[in-house]
Amino acid sequence: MTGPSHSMIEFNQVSKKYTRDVVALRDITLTVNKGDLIFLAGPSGAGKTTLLNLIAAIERPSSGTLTVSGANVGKLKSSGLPYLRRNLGLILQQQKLLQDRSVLANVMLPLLVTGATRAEAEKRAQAALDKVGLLDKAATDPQALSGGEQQRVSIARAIVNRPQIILADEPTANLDRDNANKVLDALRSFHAAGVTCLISTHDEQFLDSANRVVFLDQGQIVDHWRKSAAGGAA
Ligand SMILES: Nc1ncnc2c1ncn2[C@@H]1O[C@H](COP(=O)(O)OP(=O)(O)OP(=O)(O)O)[C@@H](O)[C@H]1O
Repeated sequence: MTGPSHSMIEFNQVSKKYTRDVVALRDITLTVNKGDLIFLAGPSGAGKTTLLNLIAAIERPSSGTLTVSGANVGKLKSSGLPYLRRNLGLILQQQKLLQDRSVLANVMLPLLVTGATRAEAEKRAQAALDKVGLLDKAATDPQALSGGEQQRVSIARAIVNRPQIILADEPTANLDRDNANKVLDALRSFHAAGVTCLISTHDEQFLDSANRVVFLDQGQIVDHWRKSAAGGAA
């Protein structure tokens, strides 16, 4: 029912139609294993955001089966959503930072909503900010940070609950090369620590360093390659 135990995410002939005419994904079959670092590439409108939103159950499949950590996402009731999302670190376009709260408060939030004490949340949020190199900005308001720094705060917020899977949608969009590299380095360090990562990107430079790239076009997987680099999937 849940496939091999090392598979974290399984798409089996998944399609997503927004309307009769808009088919964002068509017959996607894809297995993501524990520890994979996958880049999703493809032109604008190819379906990258939709694919990530399906995994997070922000959108539901129109047909086919999608399982995430053993749960059938298409059949998940809303009461099952918090459990699914607890295992996911989301760096998605709709997850903006709250501008009226400090950087530290933004990163503490996922912990407070899952029942951590303030003291515990503060300690772990500080550790997460330290990992992305922004502990010195903890008391700052997000709007006083650069785009790259804000994106790294989003990463800290996404990983503070120690998720097994990180989903990042264009995390380096609108960043200069230097900031984009910092964001990618932060994501790679979580991958190195064993977290499964799916990252959508337009940035071809990052594809060179990926161990697995899935190319989407018009809602379909048109190419898929993996390198057998050290630590990479076979
Ligand atoms: N909520 C929605 N309602 C209707 N159509 C949508 C919706 N979201 C996306 N689409 C359509 O589905 C298709 C795939 O969009 P999606 O955002 O997944 O592509 P993408 O590869 O992420 O593109 P980009 O790189 O521009 O973000 C597009 O044709 C888009 O217009």
